[in-house]
Amino acid sequence: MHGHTGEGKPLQERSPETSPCPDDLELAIRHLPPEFIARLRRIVPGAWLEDCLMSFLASKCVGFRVNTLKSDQPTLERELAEMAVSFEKGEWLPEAYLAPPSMRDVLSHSPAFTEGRLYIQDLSSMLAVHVLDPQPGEEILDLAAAPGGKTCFVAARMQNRGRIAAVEVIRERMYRLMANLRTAGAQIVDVYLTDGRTVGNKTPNRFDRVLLDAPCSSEARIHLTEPDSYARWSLRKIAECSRKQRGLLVSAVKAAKPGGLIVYCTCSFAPEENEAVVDYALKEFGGEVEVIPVSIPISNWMPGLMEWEGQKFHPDVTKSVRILPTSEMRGFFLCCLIKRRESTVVRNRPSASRSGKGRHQRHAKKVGWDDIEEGS
Ligand SMILES: C[S@@+](CC[C@H](N)C(=O)[O-])C[C@H]1O[C@@H](n2cnc3c(N)ncnc32)[C@H](O)[C@@H]1O
Repeated sequence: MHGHTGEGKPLQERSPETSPCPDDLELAIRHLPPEFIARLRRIVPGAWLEDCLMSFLASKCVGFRVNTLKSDQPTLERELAEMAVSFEKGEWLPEAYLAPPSMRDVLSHSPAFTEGRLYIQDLSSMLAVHVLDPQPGEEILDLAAAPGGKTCFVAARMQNRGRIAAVEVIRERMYRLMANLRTAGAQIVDVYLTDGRTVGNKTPNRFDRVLLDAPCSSEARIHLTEPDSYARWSLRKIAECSRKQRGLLVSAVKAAKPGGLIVYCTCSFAPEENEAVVDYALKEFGGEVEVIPVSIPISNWMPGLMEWEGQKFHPDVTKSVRILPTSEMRGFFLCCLIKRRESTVVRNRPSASRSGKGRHQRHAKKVGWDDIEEGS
């Protein structure tokens, strides 16, 4: 894949097998917003900085997983062999595979992909569901769901037993989510077109687990061959995302039942979107919610930051995990919280017309949040 820099210079992707050379790093540094680079130098430990900068230039391996609702490992592996796809099995996740970057097109045009037996997904995203650890029979809330990669994985881990409420605020993205759920054979998902920030008050203390894969500035998706991925980067955008993420995390905590888990994650490096959001929730809810340590079966991670720009975070925030980007995984932030007590929620039920009450779809069965509150 080739792209162009702002200076009209063609950029060449580096293969992940090639170690970074000073010119590559210089290129990344020169073309990305200086403030972004300066912040990264303060966030990412020195030993990882080169790998991190290279991740903006190198072509990534293709992460994918077998969809166990439609296939199994031996069957998919036979299919891959027939397509002459070279791959490695994920060491720590039974469903996961990695293929060289050159296999991306073959995989994304394969019948295994279009028919839903194989889902292309970054290993970091799979890790979020692995940490959520959904169980068959449970009730799970996915508060920012489209296009549904994680929802589909959650349904597969639940063996299509139980229920998932998947929330998305943008209509077009909701349609994409629904199409992906159909292709994946995920049959236990109710889809809601609504603002996730309203869900906690509508269905408090209800869900066994809540996944909040928050909308973010997507810094870890920045790539020099795709100038659009960084053209709109700004501190203002980060601040906007942070505000929205706080509202969503408060809603997620309210919606979890006592003893329930909440996984908060983003693909941003910005502390304002990560540690500061978790810190806000911990302070907002007092002892009602705690961060629990997660065991991460990889070596490319560091604990959450203790402070940022003079703001000291709640000590629990360091139990969060920052996944550092490699040629195999995208950078990611993950935090697992447990809710200790019921949330006391002041219920104000705005009228349907004002609240933009969630549209809901599942096999044409119409159910609203009110029905859910009554336990349908
Ligand atoms: C990071 S993406 C989620 C990716 C998804 N979890 C997956 O694995 O495929 C965040 C999603 O949240 C949606 N979103 C943004 N604001 C929202 C809100 N207030 N309530 C619910 N969803 C929202 C975005 O439209 C976007 O689809």
